[in-house]
Amino acid sequence: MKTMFTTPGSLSKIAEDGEARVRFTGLCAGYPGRPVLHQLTADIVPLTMTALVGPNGSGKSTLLAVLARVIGVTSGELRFGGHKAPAFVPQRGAVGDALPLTVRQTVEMGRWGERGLWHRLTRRDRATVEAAMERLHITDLAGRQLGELSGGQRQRALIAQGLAQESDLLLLDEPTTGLDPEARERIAVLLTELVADGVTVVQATHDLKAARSADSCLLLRDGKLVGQGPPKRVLTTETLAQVWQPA
Ligand SMILES: Nc1ncnc2c1ncn2[C@@H]1O[C@H](COP(=O)(O)OP(=O)(O)OP(=O)(O)O)[C@@H](O)[C@H]1O
Repeated sequence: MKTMFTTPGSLSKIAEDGEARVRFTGLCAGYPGRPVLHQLTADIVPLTMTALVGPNGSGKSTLLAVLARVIGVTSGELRFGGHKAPAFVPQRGAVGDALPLTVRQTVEMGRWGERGLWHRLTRRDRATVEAAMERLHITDLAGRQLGELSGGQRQRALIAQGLAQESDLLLLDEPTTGLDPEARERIAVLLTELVADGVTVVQATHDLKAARSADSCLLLRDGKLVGQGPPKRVLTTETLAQVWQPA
C-alpha cells in the first residue's frame, strides 16, 4: 500500500475539490512494535468541528498526533487539502510542570514554526502573540510561570499557543478534560467562534456535550473507526453502551 505522507513538511495535497481539509484512507499507524490505528478511512470537512470520541486507549491521541505529523503513517494514505501545517494543542498533562516558561514564552513558541527557533520574533509575531493571549483572556497572566497556573489557565495558554500558529487547521487533545463547567463552556464557545472565523477544528474529547455539539464525530474503539458522521447518528445510546462496555 502507498504511504502518501511520511516526513514532516511534505504535505500531500488533495485535488482542489474543496471537499476535505484532511483525507485519510486505509490509514494505519502506531508506535515502534505497537500498531494502534487500523485501516481508518475518513474525511475532515473544511470549516467544521470534528470530535474524536472513544474509550481510554482507543487511539484518539494517536490519531491526532498522526494528523499533526508528530507520528508517521505505517501504511495507507494521509492527504491534506490546505497549504498551512496544522496547529496542535497537546493534552495539558503532557506539558511538564517543571518547564521554566512564562505564559508569554509558551504562546511565543507558537511562532517558532514560522520564524525558526533562533530568529527574533518580528513586530507582527508579537502582535499575533498578544492577540492570541487577549482572545484567551490570559494577558494578565503573561509573566506567570506555566507550572504555577491552574488547570484551566494552563489550558488557555496552550490553546493561545495553538492560535498563535495562525493555522486554518487546529487539532486539540482533550482541551476541556478536568475543567469546571464554566471553563469548559468558555472553550466550547471559543472553538465554535474559530470555526466561524474559518478554522477547521478537530478535538479529541471525553466530553459528550462537546461531542454532541460538533458537526461530525469519529468514534474509535481499539484503534478502529466504528462510527462516523453527525453526532445524532453516531452517538446513540445503543452505540455508546456497546463501545464503552468492557471487552
Ligand atoms: N508513546 C507510546 N508508546 C507506545 N504505546 C503508546 C504510546 N502512546 C500511547 N500508546 C498506546 O496506544 C494506544 C492508544 O493510546 P491513545 O493515547 O492514542 O488513546 P486515547 O484514545 O487517546 O486514550 P485516552 O482517552 O486515555 O487519552 C494505547 O494502547 C496506548 O497504550
